[in-house]
Amino acid sequence: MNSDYRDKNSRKKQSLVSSFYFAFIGVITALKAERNLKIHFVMTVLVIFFGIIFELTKTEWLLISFAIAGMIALELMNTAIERVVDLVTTEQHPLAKQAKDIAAGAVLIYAVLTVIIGLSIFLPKIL
Ligand SMILES: Nc1ncnc2c1ncn2[C@@H]1O[C@H](COP(=O)(O)OP(=O)(O)OP(=O)(O)O)[C@@H](O)[C@H]1O
Repeated sequence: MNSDYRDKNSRKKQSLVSSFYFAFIGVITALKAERNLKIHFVMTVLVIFFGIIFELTKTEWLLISFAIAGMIALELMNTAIERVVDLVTTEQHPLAKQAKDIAAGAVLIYAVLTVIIGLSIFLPKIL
């Protein structure tokens, strides 16, 4: 009974480690394949660099973190949706188009927010 519990517990721990590993592999896979994600990562490095130069406050760093992490996470979800759609059909289908366009729309909306956040933080400091 006790060893059953230990086995189950160690399997759970192992699967938690595997989950993190597979999630990390997912990020790397998408990064290699998706040009947009590469752009986001380059932008992230630039924003962090200028954030250090302009000595952002804690609140500004938090806002920037939300913008960056949200953008990358959403782009990853968009990529996942594109993959699933392509897996379901390679034929042209109106629902496939809708799924891809709606997912891209979600990215677009968040991108507008990140531009607003970026401008409202950096513009006053540049000017
Ligand atoms: N199976 C399909 N049926 C109908 N329309 C599709 C299908 N696949 C893609 N499309 C349309 O073609 C456009 C381009 O599709 P694609 O798979 O190249 O994705 P994308 O939007 O260019 O994404 P990314 O540039 O991030 O890879 C989509 O936005 C969608 O409108």
